[in-house]
Amino acid sequence: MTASVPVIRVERASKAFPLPEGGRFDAVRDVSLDILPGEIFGLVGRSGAGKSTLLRLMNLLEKPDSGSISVAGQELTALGARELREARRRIGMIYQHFNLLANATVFENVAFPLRIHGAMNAPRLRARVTECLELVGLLDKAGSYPARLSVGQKQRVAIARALASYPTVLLCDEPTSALDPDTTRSVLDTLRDINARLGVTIVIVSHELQALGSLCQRAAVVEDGRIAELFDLRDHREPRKTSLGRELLYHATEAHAAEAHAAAVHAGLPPGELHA
Ligand SMILES: Nc1ncnc2c1ncn2[C@@H]1O[C@H](COP(=O)(O)OP(=O)(O)OP(=O)(O)O)[C@@H](O)[C@H]1O
Repeated sequence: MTASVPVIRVERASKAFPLPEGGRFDAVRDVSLDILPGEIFGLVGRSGAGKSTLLRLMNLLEKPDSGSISVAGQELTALGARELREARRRIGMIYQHFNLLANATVFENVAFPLRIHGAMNAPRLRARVTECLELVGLLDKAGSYPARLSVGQKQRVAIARALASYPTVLLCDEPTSALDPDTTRSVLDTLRDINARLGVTIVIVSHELQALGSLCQRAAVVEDGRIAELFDLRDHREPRKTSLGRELLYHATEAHAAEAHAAAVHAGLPPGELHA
């Protein structure tokens, strides 16, 4: 797949929910969006703007009322139930509250999606679970139960579980909202590391603009179910249209300056030299 072919394509997708008192609420309105292979893409917006619904359209956890969704060249909206189950194995997802099985060990939580699918024999399954736990730095916790883990460790188990089926794409719905700032940083470092090492495309919904500023290459601001603007976080020339866009750009600029400073220090150069 070349860099210009999107790994996720959302085309003119809309999603409305019925309101209890009658009528409907348009959560996503005629959105078209391309996510490129290997990128980390952020979705930001005020509460209720439609970010999570848009994210859940990408693996058809929410079915669009109109429009189409394609992932890795396969139009999910055209698939039957069995084909969709198969296609979803390539789309990992993590959530704010981890959704781990409380009565299963860390190893069994990560093994769970592989066992459901039943495509791996026992030695391969063991090797894959071990590999995923190593990736998130939790191999020593394989025999522990979730109740014994810190919240950051729980989210890393969820990441390992999402990676078990070799996904092309990882969808992250507010993955750090339940975490303190230090743990947030370490979970985001894990996501960054996975993206760099495995090339997994990441789409992340978050309210934490500072974290997204350093993590994402591109981001979209969602307002009233529409994309109000979409931009590259390294492009500082275009003025941003929305206040969230300006705030995100501010954090991205700060993060990039800090990265350049750290690189200069690491290289033994006077800070600023790398800007030249
Ligand atoms: N299953 C559902 N049934 C009815 N309404 C829903 C459902 N899911 C979402 N909504 C409504 O759709 C709107 C958009 O919700 P969504 O969760 O996508 O927003 P969000 O931008 O992710 O918000 P937040 O940041 O608060 O999570 C909200 O008004 C929400 O109440």
